[in-house]
Amino acid sequence: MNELTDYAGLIRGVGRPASWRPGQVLIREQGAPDGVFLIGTGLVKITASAVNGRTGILAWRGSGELIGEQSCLDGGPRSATAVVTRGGTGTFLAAREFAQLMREHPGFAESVLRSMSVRLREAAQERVDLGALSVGARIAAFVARYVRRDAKSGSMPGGVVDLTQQELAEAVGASRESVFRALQDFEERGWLRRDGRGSITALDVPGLEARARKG
Ligand SMILES: Nc1ncnc2c1ncn2[C@@H]1O[C@@H]2COP(=O)(O)O[C@H]2[C@H]1O
Repeated sequence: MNELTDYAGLIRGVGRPASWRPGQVLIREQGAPDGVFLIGTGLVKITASAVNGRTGILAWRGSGELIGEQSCLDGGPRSATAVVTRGGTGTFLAAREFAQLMREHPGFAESVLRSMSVRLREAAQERVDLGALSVGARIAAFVARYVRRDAKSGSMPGGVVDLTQQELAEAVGASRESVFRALQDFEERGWLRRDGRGSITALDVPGLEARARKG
């Protein structure tokens, strides 16, 4: 559930049904803005290149979220790459159709703006966290946020974070080794469980949040 939920039917009525499989690139950084995707099910990783060519993870977007709206709104090149990490289905809306929906339905335009504002707020918080928090606190904050967001969208119940340690490391700007150590520590404290390659189950989100607040 999010700001756009009320408009999913409208988007589906105008756009084309689409499905995606893991590894599929939906949007390529610097590409031309041909349209937006409304994610029905599945999970998409958003990455962007640093000036030295290294790739960083910006976010994961899931059920009920729109991707590709930024360049469709400002007419610039794609700001990031969007690659499917969990397959699913959704709707593709051509840029022209997206613009028309925005013009004809002010409520839809407002909800697009609101979701972008929420994202801007989160990005600002993450930027401050990156400079102010220890690696352990950043990982705790990230895992707690990820689980709370999934619980809200209903896309991944049960506190599961299905990311590899490498992905976690890229998301919080830390080395894989420090992520490994922090997860081991958090597991000993009973805040989460490591389920094997690429999956964590958060057992105590308030505990992780308290760890994050310690800095
Ligand atoms: N920081 C971010 N957090 C979440 N999504 C993003 C972020 N940056 C870019 N995106 C999404 O990735 C898309 C890449 O193509 P666009 O620039 O058209 O639109 C972008 C947004 O939908």
